[in-house]
Formats: sequence, structure tokens, C-alpha cells
Amino acid sequence: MKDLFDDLPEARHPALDETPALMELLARWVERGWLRALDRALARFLHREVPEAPAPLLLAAALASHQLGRGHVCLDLAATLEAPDLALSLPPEGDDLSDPPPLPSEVLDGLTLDDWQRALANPGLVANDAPGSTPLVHAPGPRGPRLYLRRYWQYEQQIRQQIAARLTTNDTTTHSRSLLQQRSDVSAIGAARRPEAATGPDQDHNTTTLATALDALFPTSGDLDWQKAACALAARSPFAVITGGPGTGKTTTVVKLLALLQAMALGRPEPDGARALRIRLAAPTGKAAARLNESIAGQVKKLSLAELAGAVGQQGVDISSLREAIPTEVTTLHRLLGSRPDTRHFRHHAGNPLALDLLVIDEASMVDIEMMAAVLTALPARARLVLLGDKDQLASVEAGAVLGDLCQRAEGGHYTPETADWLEAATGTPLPERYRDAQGQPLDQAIAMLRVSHRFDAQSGIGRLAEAVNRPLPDKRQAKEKRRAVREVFGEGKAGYRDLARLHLGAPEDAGLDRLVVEGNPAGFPQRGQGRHDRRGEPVAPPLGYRHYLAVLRDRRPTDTAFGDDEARQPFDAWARAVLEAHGQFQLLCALRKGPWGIEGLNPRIGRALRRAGWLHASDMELDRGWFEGRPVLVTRNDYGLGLMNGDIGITLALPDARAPGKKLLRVAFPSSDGSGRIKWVLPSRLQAVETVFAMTVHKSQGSEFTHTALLLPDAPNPILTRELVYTGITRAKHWLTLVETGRGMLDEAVTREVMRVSGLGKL
Ligand SMILES: Nc1ncnc2c1ncn2[C@@H]1O[C@H](COP(=O)(O)OP(=O)(O)OP(=O)(O)O)[C@@H](O)[C@H]1O
Repeated sequence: MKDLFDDLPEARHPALDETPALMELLARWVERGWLRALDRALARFLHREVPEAPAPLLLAAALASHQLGRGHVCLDLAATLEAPDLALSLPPEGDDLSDPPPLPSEVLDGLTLDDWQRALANPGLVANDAPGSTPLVHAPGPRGPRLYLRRYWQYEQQIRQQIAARLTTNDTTTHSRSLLQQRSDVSAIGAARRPEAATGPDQDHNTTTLATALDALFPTSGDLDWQKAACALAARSPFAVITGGPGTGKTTTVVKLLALLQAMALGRPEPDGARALRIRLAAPTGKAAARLNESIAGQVKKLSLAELAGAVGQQGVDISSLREAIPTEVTTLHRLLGSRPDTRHFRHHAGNPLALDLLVIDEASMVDIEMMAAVLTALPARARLVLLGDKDQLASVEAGAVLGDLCQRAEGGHYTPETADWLEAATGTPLPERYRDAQGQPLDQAIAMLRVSHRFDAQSGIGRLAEAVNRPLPDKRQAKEKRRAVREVFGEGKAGYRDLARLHLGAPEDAGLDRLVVEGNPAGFPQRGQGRHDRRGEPVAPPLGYRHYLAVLRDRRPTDTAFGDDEARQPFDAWARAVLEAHGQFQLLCALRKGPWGIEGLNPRIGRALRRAGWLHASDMELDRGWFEGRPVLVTRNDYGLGLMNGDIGITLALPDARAPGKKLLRVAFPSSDGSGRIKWVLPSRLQAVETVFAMTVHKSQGSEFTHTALLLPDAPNPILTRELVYTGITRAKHWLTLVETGRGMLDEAVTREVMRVSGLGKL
């Protein structure tokens, strides 16, 4: 029987052969929310442009467009044929509505990769990996052919070209052998300064000065110091990436890099002439920019520059001019490029490049492919670019995980013998064999990974958990072992790690959730979170919940004074600063937006818990949709008119109404983004895109840190629940982490699922 049917030609789904059938299918997918209306619109547009375009081409276009909404810059054709149902946004627990449309696996069943590629051979609509004006581009990838929407193929090309051009122009690739010799001569006489530096050829001078300057910045130890190596590599190449987990010293390293490059620029001998580099620092969101602003300003102040200033140039450089030449102000990428309302084009582009010599971008994992292409095209050809970030964090919600793609090989180093020799010469320490690779790619030579966390020590459960969750899983057979390693972090030692708590909630009404969000559930931590000290021996206050900021709001409210002109605002500004600072002590994070365990269900639920505890005074309607004092809000879209950026957090406060004594006015207090400590007071009605943020999605939390972070996992499997999401959530915690579980096995499920990203940036 079976053999008989095997001989029959397979029946292809009509949507593969008839465009009307395909259009009907796409309409049904859109109706169910499996496909976006935008994706179907593209297929219809292409059909109108070229009516004879075959149905598999139109289907591929709709699927390629759909991938953009899920973070992938293109459609991997072979992978789609292998697992077709991953190409759509199918509901994770199945579609329980009646009469479901055919699944992609049913539709693509009769299609081979060759068939699909043949259908794409349509010069009116698809170009073969080449510039042109077709809306689609068919290009080879490491695992097989891909289909791009042209705009995204172009972004990828721009990024590749700009980075590749910088990778071919290393300042100091040669001369490492002579420098190695010099290094041993110098250490023999114990001198920090090399007299031959100013007299040798330019390259020798640069490399020798670099080595001396590096010694001045990094106290020597016997072992390889990855921060020193990262600083050296980034000084060597016009394009560099410094990646590392939380607290591994990315900011510390980049501050030293800026000092080093600036000192070398200021100490440059005639006839080049000394000129300070024009340096700009930027981050993808206002929140991330503000955080870097704060930490960089502190680090620049602490930097000891005397030895460095003496190490460069024959005369050395003036310390205060050097310190002044290290910038501390961090801007957002949108501001840097000059965004204009109602257009995706920026003021700065290839025809009007940025006026700078060095650009540093922090939290680069959050930069999507479109923004990265815009930055690179606006960068002058001679300007350096340094990307900082954690390659393992969730990527941007938009398409393209540029940092993750560039850092695919960072773990292994893959430094060529030439780079290894040069690094040894520059840092004075040999590179261990396991990081060397004679086949290393040019991109590998520009990437450094920091590997030691200075925030978390061996006693830190947060650090251990982050590490266990983040461990790559190249082979699914090791999944069991990985799950056990993650669970062990919670079980280790009788009392467990002192900074970790685990909370199980049976239902959203569970009183355990009230205890967590109001008080921070200190009883969930060993010794109720008492008596802890950080790495420097400073006491760590026990974990808090939202009651803390609401208590500051109530207790420190200015009295006997009206809110008026600038001077009269100062007590209110101080109050708002204290409330905002207190608010950063605790944050509940969750994976989802919808459902009882998503932000939409949790925000009103938490509002009611705080009201029950007497900390909020708001009606049900206000909690659900309105404004009330104490409401924390998250800005979800840049608003240039108000000077607010996506990711900014403000708190709603009630101010005395100067015109009507006894009455109150609601205003939302935001910290100003210029680091001045001033407060922006905004009328609630002017805020067009904000949401309550008692619960925040992990995606939105990137670039932020909270003293106590509670990470809530949903109660059912969901494709969004991945290792990257859990890792990103965990690493938002500075001192305390509560893991909230609402179903069984979700942590196990999450840590063994990885985000799949498809792009062509991995190899350069
Ligand atoms: N080599 C080091 N020795 C001792 N402490 C260090 C070292 N490097 C960094 N630190 C300290 O560790 C902390 C974290 O450093 P830093 O802020 O540079 O890390 P980061 O990787 O930028 O962190 P984040 O993940 O917050 O962006 C800081 O307090 C810093 O002073």
C-alpha cells in the first residue's frame, strides 16, 4: 500500500502554483496573527509590479519580510524548508481556534530548495547578490542561500564594507619583533621610558610609545590582563570591539583607551603636530547613555595620569590638558546622527559626515542593523570606531544582532601569530596557546573579550547563575547537564547563595507576589538579606521592594513651599531625584507583554497590591488606564520635542498648584539626560508614548541596572523564553536577584533554548 502511494507524484499545495490561492492563504495567516499585514502587502505589491512572478517567489518575499519583525535580516531558504513552521509567528501552545489555516510545513511540503531558487530567478524582482534596484536580493550564506529585502542587504553590505576597510589599516601591525627586543632591553634596565622612542621611524615610535603607555595605565602582573590586551588591540585597529559580561571592566578599559589615544595624540612629535582627538561617546538609548555618563565621569576623575603623561612624547604632556581632553559626556546615537522628525534619514550621512576622530558606542548589543549602517556611513573614513557591549545579551528588538554576529568567535580569540607577537610586545605578557590560530580572520584580530568579572566574586550567586545560564550549548545532548548546573546554583550550600532568592507563585493573586513587590521579600534570602558586604567590604543594604520609593515620595515631599520659577523648584527637584534614585532599587522584569504574567496583567495587579498596602491612592480605573501619584512610566518612543528617549523612566508626582491653594497638579519627573542632575517636569497629557512600569519586559530593561531585580518567568513554554533573555534579566541585578517561577520547568526550558539569528555579518 505504502509503496503504491510512494510512486505517485506528491501533490503540491495550490498556493505554490496559483497566485490567487497564495494570496488567500496569506490573508488567512494575517487574520490569525501568524503573519503581519505588512508582509502580505509586500507580496501583493510585488505581484502588481510583476504579475507573472511565481507564487513561491511571492511567498518567500512575505516570509523574508516577516523575519524582520522577529529580528532576522533575511530568510534562510534551506533552514525554512527544514523547519517551515518556525518561519511564522505561530502561537506557542497551538492555535485553539477552529478551522486553522494550513501550516507553512503543509504548504512547503512539495517544494525543494532547487525549485525555490529557480522561482527566485526573476530579474525584475530579484538580483543575485549585487547592487541594483530590484526589491529583493538572493545571496549565498554560510549554510545556504538567503533572500533579503534589498534595504537590509544594503545595510549589511555597508557595514561589511566600512568595517573591512578599517580592518585593512592597522596602525602598528609590523615591528612587533623589534619591539619585543626593545621591551626586554628596557625591562633589563628597569626603565619605564624608552629613549629610542622619538628617534625611530614612525611605526616603531608608535608601537614603543604604546607599550610604555600601556605599562603606565595597567599595573603589571604575571598573568595576561585581558583589559590591557583589549586596550592594546583597540589602540592598534581603527575598528575594535570590546565585549564582556557585566562588571568585566568595559568602561574601565575604554576610559584608559581614551586616555592612551589622547595622550599619544597630544604627545605626537613634530612635524605631525600635537592635536587632541575629537572623541564622541554614544549609546543606543537615553538610559544607557545616562548610565555610561555617570560611570565614565567617575572613572575619568579617578584615573591617575601622571605616569601616562610622562610616558608619551619627549616632553610628556600636560596632565590637566590630557584629563580635559577625555570626554565624559555621552549622547544617544539618534542625537549624534541628528535625527529629524518624520523621516528615517539623519542629518549626518556620507555626504555630511560626523566631525570626529573616534567614536565609542556602548551597549552596542542593542544597536540594530539599520542604525549601525547609518553610523558607519556617517563616520569619516579615517575615524576610529570602538564598540562596547555584552555579546551574550539579547539583541535589539529590531532586525539584526550586529554585535553578537561580529563576536561569534570572540570566546576562542583566534589571534594570528603576528597579532600574538604584537600583543606580547605591547603588553609584556605572552598570549596563551589556546587563543592563537594561524587561520585567524582579520575581524578576530580586532575583537577582545574581557573574561573576569570585577562585580561578582565567587560568593556571588548572581555571577554564578549568569555564568551557568550563559554557557553555550553546542550539542543538545548536553542540555541535561546544563540544566543541572543551573539548578545547582540554587541548591549549592545549605543556605544557598546570599544574593539569590527563588519564589514560586501558583496564581497571579498569590500573596507572595504582594510580599515581593511591596517589601522585596527579604525573607526569601538567606539571613533575610542582612549583614552582606560587597567586594570592597562596603555594607549592602537588604533587598527592597516598591514600598521604598513610595516611602521616599511620601516622607520627603517639600512642604511650605510652592512649585514655581527655577529657584522655587530646587526642593522639588531634590525630592524627585531622591524618588527616582529610590525607584532604581527594585524592578520586576518579565518576559511577556500579554497575559496574566505579562506586563499588561502584572501592572494593574501590582498597583492594587501597593494600594492594599496603603502606598498608592488610585481608583481601579486610574490603575488600569489613568494617571496617579507614584505611577512609574517608561517612555516607549523617542520624543524630540520633550527631549525624552525610548527607555527613559519617570515618576508621577503631585505638586502644589500655585494658582489654587490646596489643590495638586500631576507632573511626571524625569532625570535630565545631560548628567546635570536637573529634573524635567512634564505634563502627563503631553506624554504620547508611555506605559506603566511596575513590571518591565526584559527587552526594555537592557542598558539598565537595579539593586534588586526580580525576574518572572511565564507559566508556559514560549519561543521568546531563551537563554539570552534569562541571562539579560539576571545581569540587570546589581546586588539581589529574585527568580520568580509561575510554572514548572520553565527555567530548564529557557536555558536550553537559544535565539536563532540569521545574518551575514559573522565573517570578515
Ligand atoms: N582590573 C580591575 N581591578 C579591580 N576592579 C576593577 C577592574 N576593572 C574594573 N573594576 C571595577 O569593577 C567594576 C565594574 O567595572 P566597569 O564598570 O568598568 O565594568 P563594565 O564591564 O563596564 O560594567 P557594566 O556591565 O556595568 O557595563 C567597577 O567598580 C570597576 O572599578
